[in-house]
Amino acid sequence: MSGPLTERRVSPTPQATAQAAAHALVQAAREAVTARGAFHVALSGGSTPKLMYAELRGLPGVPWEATHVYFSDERPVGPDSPDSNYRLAHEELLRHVPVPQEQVHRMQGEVRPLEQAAQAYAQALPAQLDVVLLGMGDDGHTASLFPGTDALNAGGRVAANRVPKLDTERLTFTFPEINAARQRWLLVTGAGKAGVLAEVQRGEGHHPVAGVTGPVWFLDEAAAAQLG
Ligand SMILES: O=C(O)[C@H](O)[C@@H](O)[C@H](O)[C@H](O)COP(=O)(O)O
Repeated sequence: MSGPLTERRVSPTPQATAQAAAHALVQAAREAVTARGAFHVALSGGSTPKLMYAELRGLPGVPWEATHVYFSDERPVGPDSPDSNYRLAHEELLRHVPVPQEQVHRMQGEVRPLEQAAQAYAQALPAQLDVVLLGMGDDGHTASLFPGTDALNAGGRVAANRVPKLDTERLTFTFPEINAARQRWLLVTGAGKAGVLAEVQRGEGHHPVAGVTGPVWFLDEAAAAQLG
């Protein structure tokens, strides 16, 4: 059977969800390096990935020297800001593991206009990413593709996206970029996300996350509670 949320791995707790995703990432990295000599992964921000980064840094067997790290979205700030997705990944994961610094590609959220950073980042991306890690907000956004925003329809690989309800601008992968990756993984936990997930499964609403094609969903039981 195919359709929304068919490929899902449900774990009892957010911690167990993070562990499941971290173990899957080790396997995906090893497979990519065996097949193609390198692993290209895009990280994201949010609380769910944060738990996963803490798991991943303790796992053996990751081919870090052949791993290239990118980001699926970024806030309009520099790398030292507490709001920076790069900073989160650096603090929780990257500074603890032997990934060569020149293989870590952050989005330059401090550049103005932000469109310039989007264009520069598009140039830095590899031909194809192996895995794009994503979260989902309780409004159904993913990466920084928020409901009703222009970037939902953007072509190209990376967009600067005005988000009126947050009165801010974000850098984000476009749907064409997300959907061109070999795999898309959505990490979603907590009861607060259960209603939106059930709507996505039923094809209801206009949730941006529904634009991600063929994702693997890593869920906890609370988030999966209303799924059929
Ligand atoms: O920069 C960001 O905020 C993220 O990339 C964003 O898309 C996030 O993944 C979701 O908002 C879910 O976040 P939580 O996991 O914290 O709920």
